[in-house]
Amino acid sequence: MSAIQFQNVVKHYGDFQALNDVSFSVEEGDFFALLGPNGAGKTTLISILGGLARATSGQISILGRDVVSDYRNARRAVGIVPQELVFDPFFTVRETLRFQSGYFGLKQNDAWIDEILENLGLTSKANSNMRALSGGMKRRVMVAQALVHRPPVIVLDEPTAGVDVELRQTLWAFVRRLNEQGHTIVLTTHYLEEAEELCNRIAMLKQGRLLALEDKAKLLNRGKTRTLRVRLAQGNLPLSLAEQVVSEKEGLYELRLQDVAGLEEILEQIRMHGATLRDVEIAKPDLEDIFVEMMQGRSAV
Ligand SMILES: Nc1ncnc2c1ncn2[C@@H]1O[C@H](COP(=O)(O)OP(=O)(O)OP(=O)(O)O)[C@@H](O)[C@H]1O
Repeated sequence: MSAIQFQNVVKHYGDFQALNDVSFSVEEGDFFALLGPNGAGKTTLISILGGLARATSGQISILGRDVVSDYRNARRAVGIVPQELVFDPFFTVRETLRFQSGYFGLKQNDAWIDEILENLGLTSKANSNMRALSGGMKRRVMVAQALVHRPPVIVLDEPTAGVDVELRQTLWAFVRRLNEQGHTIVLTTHYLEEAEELCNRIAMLKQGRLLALEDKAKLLNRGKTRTLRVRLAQGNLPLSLAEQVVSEKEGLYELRLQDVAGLEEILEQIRMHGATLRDVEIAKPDLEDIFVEMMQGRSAV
């Protein structure tokens, strides 16, 4: 059984189609990245998953429980960390988490609440009012809130947008541990290096359509672009290569190649221009390069 199954999900807002026949599944134990530019439909998909919005058509199930017809059980199986900070300013952190536990019918949940607080670096703030917390601290509480009922599936919608390095590291260490313990993690982020480091599977959405769904390793191997780093022993690069140069720092040029086949031509142009090479390095694309390729429709994926 899949952790999450999206089947032919369509969402219209009036005349606007935010999701266009989206089908894919997230398997149990996955650390899954849902990527896409602003407006691609990621939050819409997560809202439907969490029961905050209704799909125009199609089905979504969480561990086999339909999010509409079996809403209560589906809701129990998932913890969603929303993009926005939603909280009652008059509750303390602990009260917020106890209240959320009550929502799931959990009365004696303090041991687990303490563990979550500890893992998110919130122990010293347990008795502070929500309104007295910094933005980053409030975000930690959003994460804690999503975890009170120990959901097997955890969805984080841009959890690290605008948070400092320390929280990022604390959060990822904790989420990684949860994943190792068997929790399925779905993450949306605009920090592609995070997705590249953490996730094993990646889906890319653009304008409501699924563009790619792939194991990370396979996706990284499919990208065609290459980065060429060149240091010259003498002379300089010909002007004809100016368009391909993405940066130059202390004599180290970085050139973007659409395809590895263009390499010989570039080296030939350098030679014809009378320059000689001191060093050359060619690097495979990272997730960000692949993302750009996909979004520009240049990839063969
Ligand atoms: N309630 C709504 N009414 C009308 N249009 C909406 C509504 N919610 C979202 N949209 C539109 O649907 C599209 C998808 O939005 P969504 O928030 O799902 O994108 P996203 O991929 O999460 O983007 P971001 O990376 O910016 O968070 C956007 O064009 C957005 O303007």
